[in-house]
Amino acid sequence: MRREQETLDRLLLRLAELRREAAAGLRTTLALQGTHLQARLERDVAAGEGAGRLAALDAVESGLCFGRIDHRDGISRPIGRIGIRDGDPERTPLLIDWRAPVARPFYLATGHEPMGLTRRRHITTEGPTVTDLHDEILDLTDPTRTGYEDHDADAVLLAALGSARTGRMADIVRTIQAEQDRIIRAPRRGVLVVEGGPGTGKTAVALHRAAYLLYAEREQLARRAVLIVGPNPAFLGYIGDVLPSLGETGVLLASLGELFPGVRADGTESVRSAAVKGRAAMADALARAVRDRQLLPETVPALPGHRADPAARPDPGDYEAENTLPEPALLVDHEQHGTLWLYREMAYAARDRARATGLPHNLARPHFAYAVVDALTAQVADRLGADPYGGPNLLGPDDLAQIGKEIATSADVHSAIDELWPPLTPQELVTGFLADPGRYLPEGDAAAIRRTGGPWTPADVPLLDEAAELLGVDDSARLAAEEAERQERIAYAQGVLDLSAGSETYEFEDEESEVLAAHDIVDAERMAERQEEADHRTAAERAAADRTWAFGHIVVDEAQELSPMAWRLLMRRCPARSMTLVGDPAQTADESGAGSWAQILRPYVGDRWTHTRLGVNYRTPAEIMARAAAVRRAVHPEFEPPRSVRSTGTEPWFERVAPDGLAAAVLAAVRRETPDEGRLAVIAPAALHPALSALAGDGLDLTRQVVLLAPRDAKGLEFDGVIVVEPAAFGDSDLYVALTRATQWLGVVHAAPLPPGLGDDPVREN
Ligand SMILES: Nc1ncnc2c1ncn2[C@@H]1O[C@H](COP(=O)(O)OP(=O)(O)OP(=O)(O)O)[C@@H](O)[C@H]1O
Repeated sequence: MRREQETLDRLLLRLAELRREAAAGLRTTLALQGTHLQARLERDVAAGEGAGRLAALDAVESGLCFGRIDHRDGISRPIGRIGIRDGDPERTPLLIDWRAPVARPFYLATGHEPMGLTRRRHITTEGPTVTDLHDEILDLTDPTRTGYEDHDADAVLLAALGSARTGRMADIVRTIQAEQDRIIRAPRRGVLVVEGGPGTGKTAVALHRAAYLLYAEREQLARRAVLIVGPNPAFLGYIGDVLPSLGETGVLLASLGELFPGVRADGTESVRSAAVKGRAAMADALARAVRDRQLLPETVPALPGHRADPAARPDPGDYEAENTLPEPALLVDHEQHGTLWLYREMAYAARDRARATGLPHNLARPHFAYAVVDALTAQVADRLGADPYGGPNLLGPDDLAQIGKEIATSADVHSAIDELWPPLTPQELVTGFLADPGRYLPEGDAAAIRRTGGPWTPADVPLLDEAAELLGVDDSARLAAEEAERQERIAYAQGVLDLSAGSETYEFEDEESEVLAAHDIVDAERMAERQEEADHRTAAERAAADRTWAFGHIVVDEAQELSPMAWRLLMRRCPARSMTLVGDPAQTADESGAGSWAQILRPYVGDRWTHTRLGVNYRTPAEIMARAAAVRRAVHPEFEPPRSVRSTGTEPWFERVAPDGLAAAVLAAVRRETPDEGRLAVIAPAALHPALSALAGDGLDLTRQVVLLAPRDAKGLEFDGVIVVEPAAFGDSDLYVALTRATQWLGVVHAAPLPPGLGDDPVREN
């Protein structure tokens, strides 16, 4: 114990030193008053890196060193949250990062396969103090004993599992199990599906895998960032501490509703509405909605005499005879050229030309516009330059170019084009679509999603993203502005270089001189580029603001919940298809899930994906799991639950009351059962929440000692104790989820009879 304490003291001192260095470095960097572009740039980059490093060093102090491995050759290695080296010239390693290859035996070595180890030690600390040791002997022939040998190899794991919950998920870096370690360290390429029942550590494994990949492939992933997708913001809050505690901050955590930059999708809607919006058929429906916005009004006049013979040009005289033409829906008043006629055939030809480009709507729009302008130019040319003797048009190319320009810059021509091929934002398209979905969907589905106004919902986000793909962004104006700005910067940089060249002393011109002037190494263009790079947000921050960002890796938790439309969005965010998908089909809320993994993945990766399973439930004690499994089996007789790693000896309790006494019984149970330490959740159908409002806080704060949840909101969370209220009102999978949230005890309060399976055993009387 004393030796471990000494090691920890040394490590904490070195950590403090590193922190001081990082903080001082950051201060110096920020104080740099560089006026020179290059100096400013370097300062910003260094400041960004320094701040990140400081945050990481701050976050890893608690439980910094949690293990030690002793090798057969006599070397001992302390294992910790990050790697730490001494300040000596050799930079001697003092602490080994848990993710380093040499740390791997800490997680995998067994007596059967000791991987060169004689001993594995778990070190328990509280703040800066070592409080306990557990040694496992891996080489029975090694006679040395320390007195901390533990016959129960799982003691440290069981202590972690039995500890009181805080409302925030903790990392499992001390006790990662072998089956979990293999998943955490699996290669990054390709799609890895991790399936497992409740409490098997899927979330924990997914987060540690993100930390591992960031360590093992820092170069690529720091630039491209890792995205972690969770089911809702409350869940993301619950898991939000895990990666920082592992020293990783450069990850974007987001729920589906947060993946369309500029849109806050916090509206709610019916389950059916979300399910309809999630169907793959919506992609096609939206594509049709876009084409509808390119529909030419029937009232656009047909070219006189044109229908019968499309090649025949009309008699220019007809243009004057306005009142002989059909309803003139698109007459354009042009200042110089008088009335221009946009005939239906012209508009159709323009549309065909634009569609033939295959470009998204907004990008094809300029092609439509060019075609219309060309046609109108020809019309004016016919009018102005027609040879009265029937010869070729009298106007020359310059005249035509001039007329074209006049037409192209006319506001009236623009509004005519806008009417026929309007520029559209995804928001406009989806708003229009939701207001009148009956044009694209069967009436039942249309009725479920029809909406005018109101906030965006998470299920709208994949629709917005799909719309953004179909529409494209015509950023030619922005790009032109950026290019102009770039040219300006080059001119500025050239000025700076000229000045610095002008201020050279003659020594610099000395042939012998080895000193290089600025302009020897950077030309104006390079310097301007560097100035342009002055966006020092982290990759994760930039990714959050960019819909088209391609992530280096995506982790999806509760992946079974995502709709086909949501998968389309996520796959677009990861063209490299480097993904970890974790989920449990048995916990799928029936309406919205996308079906089997094979069905989900086939369109994107064919059958090139890997499937793994986690089979041990670390959360739910055996007594509770038996009930949850019985409920599940009542509906799916073939169901196989995960094996609980522990049992508490405490059977779930049941309390049946009269319907009007339900709320009072729940409140009394809460008073009776609220633990001194740890968290209690009451999971009740939303209809009962008003009667239980005494338990509800402001918003969903999982760190409150008692939390009131609707069945849907319980997914992914855990509590020491759980009271399930009126389970007969829960859907199958919701009930299974609710019953598997407790780490210690489960109570059920009900007025209606219990659902099949749940009450099969004797009921405890309260
Ligand atoms: N190796 C481990 N060491 C310590 N605790 C662990 C380990 N593996 C899992 N746990 C704990 O088990 C609990 C369940 O883990 P997690 O939430 O990741 O499971 P899950 O499979 O995502 O569950 P669900 O599907 O029910 O949401 C957590 O408290 C987690 O910390």
